[in-house]
Amino acid sequence: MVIMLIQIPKARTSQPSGEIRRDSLARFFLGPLAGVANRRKFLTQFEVARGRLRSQRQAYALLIADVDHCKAINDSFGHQAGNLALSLLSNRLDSCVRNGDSIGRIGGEKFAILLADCDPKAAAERAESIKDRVATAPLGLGDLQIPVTISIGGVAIADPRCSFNDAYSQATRRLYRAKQAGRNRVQMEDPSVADED
Ligand SMILES: Nc1nc2c(ncn2[C@@H]2O[C@H](COP(=O)(O)OP(=O)(O)OP(=O)(O)O)[C@@H](O)[C@H]2O)c(=O)[nH]1
Repeated sequence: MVIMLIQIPKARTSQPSGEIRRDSLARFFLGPLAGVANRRKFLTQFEVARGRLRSQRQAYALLIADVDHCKAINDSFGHQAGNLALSLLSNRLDSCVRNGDSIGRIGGEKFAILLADCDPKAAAERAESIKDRVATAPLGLGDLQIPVTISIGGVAIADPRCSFNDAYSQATRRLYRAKQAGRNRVQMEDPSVADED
């Protein structure tokens, strides 16, 4: 993504100048996130991958990534800075995926990631790597450094009968287990019967 320099208006209130700068940047960034599909476009991309699985037997994976403690980020840095952090996070996610993969924003602080042409083992490794790369360094927002981690629930898809809704609900269930297990984690499987005892 190209970040353009923008003219920041002079302060007319007693608001600290750093805050004004962040507000202006937030207005600049708000709206759809660069390189990130909305829900409808992401669904279309999911159906394309599903078609490839049917015709070419290319397995793929759906990951649902959710920012950990997003409320605490907003509370500590302000909602506008939270918006900017989500923009920067989408850039970082974008840098973690390959050509042919897709990223969609499916909720305020929730992203869907489609890993194309990917078997279950590779999907789990790539999900771990995405989670680790997000946590590697804080997101830099001018003078602010915002540490962000994500939790991921994912499903490797090798059966074309698996619809988006099926995959989404399975991935979301796993996401909540990743949250319960402490966050900054990936969950790509359901617990075995033995684990539940
Ligand atoms: N700044 C900003 N915050 C958002 C946006 N969308 C959702 N949020 C915030 O994300 C938070 C989601 O809250 P919760 O679902 O309780 O979870 P959380 O604080 O992220 O904690 P977890 O349990 O780790 O998910 C709320 O405080 C929302 O205000 C957004 O577009 N911008």
